[in-house]
Amino acid sequence: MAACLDEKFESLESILAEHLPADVLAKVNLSLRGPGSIDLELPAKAKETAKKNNFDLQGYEIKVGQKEQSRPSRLVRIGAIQNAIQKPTTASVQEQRDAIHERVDQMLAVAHECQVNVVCMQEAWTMPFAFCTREKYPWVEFAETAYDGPTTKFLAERAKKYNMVIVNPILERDEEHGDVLWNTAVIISNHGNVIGITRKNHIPRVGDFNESTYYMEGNTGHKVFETDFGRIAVNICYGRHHPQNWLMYGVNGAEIVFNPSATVGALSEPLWSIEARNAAIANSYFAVGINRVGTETFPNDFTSGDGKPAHKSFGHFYGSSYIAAPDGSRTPGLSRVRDGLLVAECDLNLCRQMKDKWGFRMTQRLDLYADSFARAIHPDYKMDIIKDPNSKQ
Ligand SMILES: NC(=O)NCCC(=O)O
Repeated sequence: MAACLDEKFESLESILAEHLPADVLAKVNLSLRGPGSIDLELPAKAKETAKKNNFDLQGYEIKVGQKEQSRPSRLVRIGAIQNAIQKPTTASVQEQRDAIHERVDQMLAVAHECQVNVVCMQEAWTMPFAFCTREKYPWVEFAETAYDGPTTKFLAERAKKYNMVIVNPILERDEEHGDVLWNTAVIISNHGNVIGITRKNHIPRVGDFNESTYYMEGNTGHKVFETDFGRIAVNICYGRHHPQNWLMYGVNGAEIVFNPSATVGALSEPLWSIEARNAAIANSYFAVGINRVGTETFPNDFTSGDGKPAHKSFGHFYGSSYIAAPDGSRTPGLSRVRDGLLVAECDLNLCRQMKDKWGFRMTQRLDLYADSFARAIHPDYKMDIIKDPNSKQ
């Protein structure tokens, strides 16, 4: 039988570790992870809690290339949390959200024990990814106001207590502007205040991702937030397929770009390990891909106009959250099937060092692209192709 990306194996890394002899595994890992990513010892208590509560906990250190004379290291521990829904999708909105809060609270406490400074959850982390169904109720009832909704309040308390910046990707209800819905990340500082919000720029129209039924393309541009632990930005899910979207966060000075996502194996798993990593390299920043995990089943059948029989589930959300560095190093991925917390200690000085080494920022031609884009958006734009006069095409 052909292999299927909906299969529920733990991870690529666990398959390699199980089947390769140690010396071969070391070579393969070096090649897969790059030279900069090494294991980080995490506190025993944190490991015990993760085991007891059955979530994956992994720690890495992304070594700085160079000690600098004029700048001290800027070590920051980045955290990524992936979670499955905790209750059936038929439970009440309140019950479902409370159960997810409780679960993620366990992982936030462990993140604190692991000295995480800045952490991000997956896209729309407080709810099932019901945007496949095209039904409005009860799913829109998961939407919350960005600045003072229950989830922001819940996280602001933890952010202050743990001295941790928390990125909170939710379905947002903008009550001040006509009750409009958005797919939004709320940036909560380690002092417990909301620094600002940033919204999803690219809304998918692929497979069962019927998100355009619920919200429009974001109107917040490519904001970067200056925090006590570096300059951060958020490129929500489908934006990771758009190199220009990644580019603009870099142009605005981001040092860490989170990519909270919700995507399924059959659709995107071959793309996953490439996109955030490539963005980190091309834009000289750290990129953090965070994907939902588990299989979610909805009460009613839905279709997506693709000739497939009506069904009740998206398929398997494959987790595999990872962190990539500007030198191309990356951590292994978290589990494909379990909740998890990934911790990586990174030196933000690596961003400038990679700009100095490769000169991607110096050599990029924003002037050329700006000119070409300005022409390409006109309805009468003609593609810039010169044909071979002798070609029979
Ligand atoms: N949530 C979301 O935008 N998913 C779209 C599918 C993908 O980008 O892989």
